[in-house]
Amino acid sequence: MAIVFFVRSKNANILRPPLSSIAGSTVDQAPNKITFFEWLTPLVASGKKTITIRDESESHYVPGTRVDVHTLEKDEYVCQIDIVSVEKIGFDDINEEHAAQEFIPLEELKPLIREIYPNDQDFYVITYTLVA
Ligand SMILES: CC(=O)Nc1ccn([C@@H]2O[C@H](CO)[C@@H](O)[C@H]2O)c(=O)n1
Repeated sequence: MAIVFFVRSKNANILRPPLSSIAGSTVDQAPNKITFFEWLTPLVASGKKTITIRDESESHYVPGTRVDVHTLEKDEYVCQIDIVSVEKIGFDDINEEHAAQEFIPLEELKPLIREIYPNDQDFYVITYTLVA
């Protein structure tokens, strides 16, 4: 059995856990930043590209949350997006509809995803809307 106790401090803030761990909800822990390759960011900022397909490590975005878009290469701020949904998908199920939402031809999109993620089979379609 673990015995947990707090020592009184002159500065009570030192003992206070972060608000996120008090509330403990998914939204509190949601990532608030996403990076895109710089060459794709004009498509995101113009509202033409409305999904991105990522691996499990980048699947923890939460619908309803607002996220800052930065470039991967220079970490420059681009715009904000609101996360609409995060849906699991197999590589083989990526189709023309996804390509249209990516604003990238399917015959370019699938090799691009394979280049970024050489070995994955499971991916996540992150759908978002541009914040005006
Ligand atoms: C860490 C990081 O930034 N990674 C990625 C990963 C993917 N993508 C784009 O998402 C779509 C599906 O993969 C395609 O349009 C990709 O080019 C991206 O821009 N940046």
